[in-house]
Amino acid sequence: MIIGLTGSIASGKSTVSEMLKNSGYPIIDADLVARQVVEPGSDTLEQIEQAFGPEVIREDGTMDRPKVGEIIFNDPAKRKILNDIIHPAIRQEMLQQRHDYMTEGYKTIVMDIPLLFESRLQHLVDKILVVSVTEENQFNRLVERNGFTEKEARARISSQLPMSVKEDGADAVIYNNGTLDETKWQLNRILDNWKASPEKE
Ligand SMILES: CC(C)(COP(=O)(O)OP(=O)(O)OC[C@H]1O[C@@H](n2cnc3c(N)ncnc32)[C@H](O)[C@@H]1O)[C@@H](O)C(=O)NCCC(=O)NCCS
Ligand SMILES: Nc1ncnc2c1ncn2[C@@H]1O[C@H](COP(=O)(O)OP(=O)(O)OP(=O)(O)O)[C@@H](O)[C@H]1O
Repeated sequence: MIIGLTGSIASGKSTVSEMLKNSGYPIIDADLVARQVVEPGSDTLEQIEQAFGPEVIREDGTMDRPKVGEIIFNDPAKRKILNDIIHPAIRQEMLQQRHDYMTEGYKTIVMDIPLLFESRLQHLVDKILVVSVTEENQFNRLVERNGFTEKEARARISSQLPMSVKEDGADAVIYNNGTLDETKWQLNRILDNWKASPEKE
């Protein structure tokens, strides 16, 4: 079974993904893959430099992530340009990892994909698990974790589909507003319902 783990920015996907990893599930992390495909010297980074200019590349050849974030979270047209360059590379690498884990015989594989709904990737997974939070918790946790201003946080939140749309498209929802123990309890109940197991065939 392929579980698609998603939610909105700062809703707690990485927190839940860490719990799944600690239980032994193999995790494919789209945010991590997004970093790998823009390594210095990659075709993808070259295309990003051509589209956004040399100012988005640091002296050491890496992508200036805060600068790219500043550009794309404040301009939907620029965001689309970046997405059109980077998403095919992310998707290809995620599919490769999924294939490798399946070949290794894992019964359940978790794909942590923040933009599962926005990028219409529902078909890649068998079950969709959405990590949800209230707008207030989401905003406060995002500001606290990243040190963003209110404007920076709002720009990122409004770059994604509303939480309610994701909940509507979910097979199960974790409400991550309480303690981590409460979140873990909800997760385990859902995994039991789905008869998911981290074991190999
Ligand atoms: C814009 C970038 C450089 C900002 O980097 P930064 O280190 O500040 O953030 P990070 O990569 O950790 O992303 C944090 C969160 O932002 C949200 N986010 C990232 N990219 C996007 C996007 N294109 N549209 C909407 N939300 C996004 C996701 O919820 C993600 O979990 C980076 O997010 C990026 O390369 N984005 C494009 C790739 C992408 O779409 N990644 C999302 C997973 S497929
Ligand atoms: N139940 C909780 N109680 C308090 N803080 C929490 C809880 N769950 C997560 N957090 C904190 O909220 C922040 C966001 O969580 P996390 O990084 O897991 O979100 P995310 O959905 O992976 O975010 P992103 O989309 O940006 O990658 C983190 O600083 C995390 O430690």
